[in-house]
Amino acid sequence: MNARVKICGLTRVEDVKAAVASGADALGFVFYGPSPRAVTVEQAELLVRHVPAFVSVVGLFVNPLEEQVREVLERIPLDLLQFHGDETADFCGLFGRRWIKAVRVQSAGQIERAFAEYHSAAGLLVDAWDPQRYGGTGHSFNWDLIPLERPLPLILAGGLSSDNVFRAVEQVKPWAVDVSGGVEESKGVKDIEKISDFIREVHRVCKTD
Ligand SMILES: O=C(O)c1ccccc1N[C@@H]1O[C@H](COP(=O)(O)O)[C@@H](O)[C@H]1O
Repeated sequence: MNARVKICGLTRVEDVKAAVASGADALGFVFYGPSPRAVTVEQAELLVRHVPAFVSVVGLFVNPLEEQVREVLERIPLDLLQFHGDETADFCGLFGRRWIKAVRVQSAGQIERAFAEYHSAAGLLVDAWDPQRYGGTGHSFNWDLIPLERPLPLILAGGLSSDNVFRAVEQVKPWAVDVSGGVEESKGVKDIEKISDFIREVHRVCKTD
């Protein structure tokens, strides 16, 4: 088994460097104003300069206007778009860029429907449901709801940390895991030790399989 790791919500150069040095496969930058982890295009431009080849740069959006995504793409070399709101598959596919869609899970049927609706995605991300927030809640959900049959790569998110990611990967066997709050010392400020502990746990569980 091999599970890739995305570290999301980076706002500081030192955190980008730490995530890369610890072996992250992908780094996420939040282009969603209300998030405490939001970055401006100017900040993101500076941050992505420290991302080397073969580490993916992911842009996270929540119900953006088409123009907003295009403006970001003009200036930031995003490898992947991550849509975390109520975007349709047609909207997600407008940009000629590979994309993943997040689903905030309330039932198993909802995940199955999302696999069908977003079949042209590069992956489906499953996250905890929250009535008020679109993601980054730090909450996990019932992993038993995740179907074993997966027409798309499944990315597990929601309340992951070095304390539970071994169990999560062992049980769910996702294509990748995505974490934000579980590797922070405060919102938007990553904890270098937590990042390396998290990635070490993912690599450890992958070796045991
Ligand atoms: O990180 C945010 O602030 C955020 C805001 C709006 C939508 C998604 C957001 N982050 C993503 O949410 C999941 C779970 O995060 P956490 O590990 O529970 O903090 C993850 O995919 C983040 O990329």
